[in-house]
Amino acid sequence: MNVLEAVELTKVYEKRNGWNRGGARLNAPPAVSGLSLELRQGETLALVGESGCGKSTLARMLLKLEPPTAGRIRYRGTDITDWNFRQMREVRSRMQPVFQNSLASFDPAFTVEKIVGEPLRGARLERAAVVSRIAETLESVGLGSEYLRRYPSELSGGQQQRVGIARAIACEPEILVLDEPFSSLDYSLRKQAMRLLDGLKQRLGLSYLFITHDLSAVGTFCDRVSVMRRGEIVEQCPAAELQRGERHPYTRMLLDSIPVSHPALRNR
Ligand SMILES: Nc1ncnc2c1ncn2[C@@H]1O[C@H](COP(=O)(O)OP(=O)(O)OP(=O)(O)O)[C@@H](O)[C@H]1O
Repeated sequence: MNVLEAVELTKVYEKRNGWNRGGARLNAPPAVSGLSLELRQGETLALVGESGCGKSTLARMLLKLEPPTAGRIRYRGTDITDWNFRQMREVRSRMQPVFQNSLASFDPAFTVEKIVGEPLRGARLERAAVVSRIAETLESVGLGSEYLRRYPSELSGGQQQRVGIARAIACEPEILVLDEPFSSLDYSLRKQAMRLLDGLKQRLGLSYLFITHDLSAVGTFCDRVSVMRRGEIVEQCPAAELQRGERHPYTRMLLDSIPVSHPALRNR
């Protein structure tokens, strides 16, 4: 069962001040070009590719934060491409993003309690239910009640990422779009965060779209990999097979650029 689908999605950004001599609008090359992708129920799908290949643009379109130039988006088989804000209200709570730098997405004047409780504002829950949901959610990412009154600036980078994950799962979503969620974490915090997300996935039956340019994280954390280059998917394979067999030359180039000293490769 596909929970989320991109069907021939294209995004062309207009060039700023981009007019030719005849007065016609000039466009940049497509950031995403006729791309199709399926996220299956319960899987972690890695979307990998170099900086600028269009990964975040695709994620923003799937989350309906950015309109596509062409193509369709399907949620559980239903075409939501043209759904308006009101129609999207329910679906929005089912798909939550976790960004690479959670701190930048927090209001610095909000306590951890208010940040994690933000997505619950529209939910019809009693105040007491909201308070206990926030505490339980924080607990599930390994942060006790002593963090409720803290401000984001009073947390370490790893704790900020945990609060970002807690905020994303507070409204009990089905899909997390993880956009470089570990890039601000060192190797051991990264492993901890992966374990945490893996546990949440099993317990809550989540599906993850995991965006990264770091292939070293893919093997242990993901089920399938889609390799993206210049707005298109050039290869898809099971994550366990990524390091084996014939690969597309671009995938091979990405694999070869992982430093051999990387801890994930020490046992290769
Ligand atoms: N709002 C925007 N307006 C114009 N061009 C944009 C906009 N957002 C992204 N782009 C362009 O679209 C292309 C794809 O960018 P995108 O951020 O999706 O890539 P990415 O693969 O996520 O990169 P990174 O790994 O560095 O985050 C780039 O050429 C970028 O300059």
